[in-house]
Amino acid sequence: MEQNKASASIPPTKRVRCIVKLGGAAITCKNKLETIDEENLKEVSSQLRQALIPNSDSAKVLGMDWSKRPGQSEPPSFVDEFSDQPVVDSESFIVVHGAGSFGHFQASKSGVHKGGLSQPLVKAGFVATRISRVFLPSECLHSHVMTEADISMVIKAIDAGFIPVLHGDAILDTLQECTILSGDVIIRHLAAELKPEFVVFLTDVLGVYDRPPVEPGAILIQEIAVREDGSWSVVKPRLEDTSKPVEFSVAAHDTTGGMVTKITEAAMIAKLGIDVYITKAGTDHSVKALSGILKGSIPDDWLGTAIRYMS
Ligand SMILES: Nc1ncnc2c1ncn2[C@@H]1O[C@H](COP(=O)(O)OP(=O)(O)OP(=O)(O)O)[C@@H](O)[C@H]1O
Ligand SMILES: C=C(C)CCOP(=O)(O)O
Repeated sequence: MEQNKASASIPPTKRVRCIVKLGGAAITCKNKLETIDEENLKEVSSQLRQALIPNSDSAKVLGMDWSKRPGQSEPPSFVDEFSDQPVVDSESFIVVHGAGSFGHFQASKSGVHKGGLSQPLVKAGFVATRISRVFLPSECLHSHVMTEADISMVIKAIDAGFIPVLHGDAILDTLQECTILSGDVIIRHLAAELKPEFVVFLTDVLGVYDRPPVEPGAILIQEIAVREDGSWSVVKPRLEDTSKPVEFSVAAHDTTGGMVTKITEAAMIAKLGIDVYITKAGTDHSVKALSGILKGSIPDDWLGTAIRYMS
């Protein structure tokens, strides 16, 4: 499926430190149509702010967002409050958020991921997916839709000091007319072009398990090694039966492949020599992953999955 064509872009002058996926399973209630997990989203946003501006006073964050959202009555800062504000130099991050319960339901009911835009149901589902996805607000700065992997606007935004916030969507496709593009795939393309220091996938489970985590006895995989040919294997912990493949399950309404897609994309990123960490959003483990301290060595008490290239 040809979803993206690479475009020769001028790299940003600022090195991208981290590309982070805020998984839809973490920031929404993925099995409940169009429902945000407010508590998780708040915690994730606050951890992200801390990672972006490590020494900031999070109690005093000036903003000028005048849009009204239900349950949020905080008055916006006034223009003159900005006058004595120093210019804050934030770390350069790119945030990609998942759809969770916004978009996947509509896409799976109508089969947008299977293509065939000329069918009325698929066309209606294509529009419905896009509308639903719009209702999942981005808590950070600007939102851009990526077209044919033309990331020049993302690069401009980084150089201007913004944190680009992107997301997957229902998109037109050259092979099957339309499809659903996952945020996980977007991250792989961005990583290949921008070579961030590391990539973090935050989701609703601690990492990759040897079988679906709801199954009794599931073991958290701490480290996965990716080889030159792109294949991957578990290096830590040593599993009893090494010939048994890792098993995955995918929710019926998930149109982008769930954890299988994540690990596939993560392996491709790791093959470029970029470390990838998968862990649970809103935990101490996500704070550590976002801080970059795992790049040296991984502390014994860190719970998550590190995916790294092994030559
Ligand atoms: N072997 C496995 N290891 C870890 N998680 C698994 C495994 N098999 C299935 N899963 C499921 O994968 C889910 C996480 O993948 P999912 O794609 O839903 O995450 P996300 O990126 O947060 O969501 P979205 O795709 O909506 O952005 C978990 O809820 C978990 O139950
Ligand atoms: C379903 C839509 C709109 C695409 C989002 O895919 P995800 O990033 O895998 O959640």
